[in-house]
Amino acid sequence: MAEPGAAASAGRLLAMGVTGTVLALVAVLLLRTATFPEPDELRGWGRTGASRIPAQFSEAERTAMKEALKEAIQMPTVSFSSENINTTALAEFGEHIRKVFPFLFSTSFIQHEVVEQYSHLFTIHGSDPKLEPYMLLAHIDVVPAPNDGWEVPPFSGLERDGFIYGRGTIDNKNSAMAILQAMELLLRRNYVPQRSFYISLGHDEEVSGTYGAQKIAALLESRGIELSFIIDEGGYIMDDFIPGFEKPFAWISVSEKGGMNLMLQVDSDPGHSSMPPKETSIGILAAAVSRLEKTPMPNMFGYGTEKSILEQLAGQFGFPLNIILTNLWIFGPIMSRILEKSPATNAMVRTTVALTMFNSGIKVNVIPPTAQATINLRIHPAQTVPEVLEIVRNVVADDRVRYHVLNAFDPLPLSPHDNEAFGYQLLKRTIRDVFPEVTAVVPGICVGNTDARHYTNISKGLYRFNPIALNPQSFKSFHGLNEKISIQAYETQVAFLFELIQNADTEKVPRPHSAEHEL
Ligand SMILES: CCCCCCCC/C=C\CCCCCCCC(=O)N[C@@H](CCCCN)C(=O)O
Ligand SMILES: [Zn+2]
Ligand SMILES: [Zn+2]
Repeated sequence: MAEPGAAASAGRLLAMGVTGTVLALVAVLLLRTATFPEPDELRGWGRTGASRIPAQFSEAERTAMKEALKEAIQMPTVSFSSENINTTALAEFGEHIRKVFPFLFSTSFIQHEVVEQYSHLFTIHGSDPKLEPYMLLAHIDVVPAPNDGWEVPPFSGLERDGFIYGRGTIDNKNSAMAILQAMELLLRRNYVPQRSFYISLGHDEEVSGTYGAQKIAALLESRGIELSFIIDEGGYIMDDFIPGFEKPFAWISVSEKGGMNLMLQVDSDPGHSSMPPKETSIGILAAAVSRLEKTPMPNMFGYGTEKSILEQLAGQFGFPLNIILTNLWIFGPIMSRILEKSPATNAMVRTTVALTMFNSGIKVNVIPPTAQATINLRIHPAQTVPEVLEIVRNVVADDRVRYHVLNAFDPLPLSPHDNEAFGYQLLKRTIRDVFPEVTAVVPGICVGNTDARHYTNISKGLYRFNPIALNPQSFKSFHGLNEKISIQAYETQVAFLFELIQNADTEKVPRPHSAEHEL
């Protein structure tokens, strides 16, 4: 994952670096500065009036939801590799959800299926068959977490200072449990949805989702199911990311980068180290990967959603940044250079190349016969696998290097995020209801990969948004140390889903009623 702390330095650069260049142009530009009010098109959504169930939970319910999450965290559902997953813990998780969500498992209009032994698919049949169904998606497996460096054991689910600690608290058992929890609470209040939906919980997302999400998607496709939209992890409420930008903003990822694992190999004659040749396989390969590291892929600013993100954040900044960001037609080139200064924002504007493995050598006094390096590329939405491979070959420019594509896939298409895009507008509306402090909602790109990518055959509206606020520090705990969620944030996540499910009970995206609630 990109280093989000570095986004802060990009923000500082943003704040300081371009001011001088800009001042001369400001007077002219003031005349044509656009404003970017966020229109509120969504009034009147979902259930209203008497049928609306308020997201208010009793003390006993709040305690139960917290304890249910803690227990889920205590199950080490670790995916080490596709061949090595903790099946005991995954089975235990299945038992756990049956125990804590009894309504979900005993309601006549809900069907539960176990897929490939450990993934779960719930079909919630709505009362109105005219409404196209949607899906809430999460995964129940986690990456490994050795005890070293953790303040509390990673699978303890310990509560401390208002936080629940443990692997999976933000990636992604929080979502799996919150989705089920919200539905359980709605059922306890006699809720019957109008729009059908699916809840899909994959058990191997951290190792590609081959047996979880991929199998579930194939199953639904074989049944002829098409989905209006899908909501997965991979976007967040971004808090404290940009200096000068005081309020949190919501980042809904409408695409995710493609990927390629590429192995480079150089073979050479082995021999005695006392009579070395001028170049060895190690030296040739090291030079090749060094060239790759020193030659960034082209900056694609303006060809993804980067421009639109900045334009939508523009109104939140003071002078002169608001002027710069609303006039990217002229400041675009400067902005694109600024964005590439930090790892997080650099990952937004280009295909990234990470050298992740290097293997060679068999003995200290043997010239090695072969050297191998594996590079992990994350492909910008405006590029493709063959284009990127071609660039790699041209940069390496050495016929002695051979290439093995271990696996590769193109970036995901941009999901619709205009005023007519039901899923996007549903998220936007619910964000405004539940997070009134959020001042802007932007269509971002997920720099990592999610299970959502396996569902392209059954939906065009893939959105990645997890309704929790993350700051640069908490971003570091993804796959890292001391992953935790505040109890308040988890309750808010449940409330968000409780609202979103009800908000989805409407036929179409309503047109604006008024300018009320403009941000
Ligand atoms: C101006 C602010 C800039 C902030 C930029 C932050 C960008 C945030 C975008 C997305 C967050 C990414 C985190 C989401 C989930 C990543 C999930 C993940 O780790 N997936 C793995 C899948 C591995 C599958 C096996 N090959 C991965 O991508 O490696
Ligand atoms: Zn995840
Ligand atoms: Zn993860």
